[in-house]
Amino acid sequence: MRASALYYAYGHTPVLSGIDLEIPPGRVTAIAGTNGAGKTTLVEILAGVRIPDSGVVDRRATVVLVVQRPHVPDELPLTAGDVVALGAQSPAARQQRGQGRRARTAAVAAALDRVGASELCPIPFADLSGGQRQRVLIAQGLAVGARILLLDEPAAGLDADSRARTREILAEEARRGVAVACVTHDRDDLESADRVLWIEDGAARLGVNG
Ligand SMILES: Nc1ncnc2c1ncn2[C@@H]1O[C@H](COP(=O)(O)OP(=O)(O)OP(=O)(O)O)[C@@H](O)[C@H]1O
Repeated sequence: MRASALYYAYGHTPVLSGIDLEIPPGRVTAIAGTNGAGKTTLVEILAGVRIPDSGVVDRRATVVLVVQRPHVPDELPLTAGDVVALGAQSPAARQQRGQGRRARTAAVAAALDRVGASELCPIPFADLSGGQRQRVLIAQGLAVGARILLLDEPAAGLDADSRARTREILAEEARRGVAVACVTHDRDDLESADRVLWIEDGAARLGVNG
């Protein structure tokens, strides 16, 4: 995916001031920068859930954005498995795997297994810890099977083993040809990424390993 000349302001406060970037397939791109630099705003624009003031995003493929663990009302009766099934029911997933219930159930089980969360499947999402929710949301993103996978600090709140597993999963996705971009502050994530895109003063520049 490519984006060019992206501008975005909250009210009169500019956040992105002419961003040009590429998120290439087959690579893990880490998106880094100080707190408030505009990383979340940028990935929301790349995913199409926020509209830039000006500029162009060229996606040409299905996109999924894994957000940071959302609050789910306790009265919403969704299990972890249901949350992942929302990803497995997306049009992109159905196109790849067919419409059948069996294929969907298998996709949910496989995605939960990849993040080491199979045992969480029947548990209400609202009852999960922050880190458990985050793993389920990563599984939901994987179940979509999108060709562009964007993640906003997926490792926030995860223990060391889960962070390492998340890094492995992103590398696996890139090896399958997926374009992966991951907002992160984690030093190990930055070192293991194929490329690092630094967001600073409203602009993006490639880091040394990119
Ligand atoms: N809804 C909003 N209304 C007004 N200002 C906002 C809003 N969301 C974000 N901002 C401001 O825009 C700037 C960029 O925010 P953003 O969340 O994109 O940064 P970030 O790089 O993801 O930060 P962090 O590393 O802390 O998550 C910040 O100065 C923030 O205060």
